[in-house]
Amino acid sequence: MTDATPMISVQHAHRRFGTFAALDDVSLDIPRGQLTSLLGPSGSGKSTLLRAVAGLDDLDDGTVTIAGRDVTGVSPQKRGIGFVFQHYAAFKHMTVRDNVAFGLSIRRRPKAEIAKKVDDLLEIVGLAGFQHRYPAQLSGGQRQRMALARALAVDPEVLLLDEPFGALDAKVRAELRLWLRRLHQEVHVTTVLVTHDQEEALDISDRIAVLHQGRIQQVGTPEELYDHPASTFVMTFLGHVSTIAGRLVRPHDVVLERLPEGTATPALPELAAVGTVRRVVRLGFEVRVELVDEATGGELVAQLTRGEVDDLHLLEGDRVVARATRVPDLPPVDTRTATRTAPAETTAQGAVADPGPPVAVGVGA
Ligand SMILES: Nc1ncnc2c1ncn2[C@@H]1O[C@H](COP(=O)(O)OP(=O)(O)OP(=O)(O)O)[C@@H](O)[C@H]1O
Repeated sequence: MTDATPMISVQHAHRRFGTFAALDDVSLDIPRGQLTSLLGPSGSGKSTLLRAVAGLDDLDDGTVTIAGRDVTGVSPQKRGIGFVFQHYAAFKHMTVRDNVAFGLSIRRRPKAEIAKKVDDLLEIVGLAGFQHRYPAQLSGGQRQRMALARALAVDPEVLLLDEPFGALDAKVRAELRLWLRRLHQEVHVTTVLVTHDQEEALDISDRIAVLHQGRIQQVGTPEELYDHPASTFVMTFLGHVSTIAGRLVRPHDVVLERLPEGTATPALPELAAVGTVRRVVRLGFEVRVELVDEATGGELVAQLTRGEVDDLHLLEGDRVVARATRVPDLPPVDTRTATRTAPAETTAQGAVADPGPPVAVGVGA
């Protein structure tokens, strides 16, 4: 196997539950040493795909290769993987130390080797002082870090994480996300993370595979997906979007210019609309300005800095010209209807993707 060989390769994976296709011809290569996220809405097939890689679930059709070895049909224990789920089932009667050592103990590794390895891992996951505690004496975040240490103990070639921080509150999630990124830089094990949280995926991943209705929609770096979404679905799933002059635009790619009171509607440049301020929401450094598009009655959102909003003296009821400074190259949106279904589009992988969900256009979402 060369360095260019993908660490994990899934080819033409199909998985049906009754007549429902949870995976519909999914092919995905995951490079060695990287952190790849499987991102998609609930029910899109992320966990089914991860479970197929882990060997916890069989495919109806297709193959899974890990480190150049076809492991389709091979048991999870023989795949060289470690995994962590949202609700980690720790051994309640064992200390943190014994939980982390478990995989090594059953492999009958020498005691000194186990002790050293566990010490190192507890240090890495920041639980060095907690080794004699029992799982019930840990916080949710600490328990998930213990789970990661336990999964890493046996030197897996691949680490599979299914919403590992899903049950934790937003602040702890954000901390653990940062921590996982740093851990990955240190340990460099090929990692696949299932998440439905676009912010988490954009923040933490080297690459993201976006899934929808059992199919891969696009695969790329966070920048590639954000700057060049392959479809309306990918663009809308990665963050809030509005429509200006029939084009989808992100809130921070909208600039506002105030129209003095009593001004007639001006001739508009390309990619611009006249809007009335409905609400100004201060979110710390950033300010979200919610507008109503005068022509369509639809909602338009601009994200500005506090300074920009103060300079504009924007108040509810003010009229502004909203101009898009940047629009991804997507098919134009039909503004004659309030909602539409995105047409079938070609994904980055060249396959024809299924239609996206109905996309709200010009309605207060
Ligand atoms: N054992 C099963 N029996 C029947 N249907 C299943 C089974 N497992 C999964 N499904 C269905 O397959 C689809 C994909 O499920 P999957 O768990 O992969 O989605 P997901 O993207 O991980 O969603 P979530 O983020 O909600 O966990 C869902 O519609 C789910 O209901």
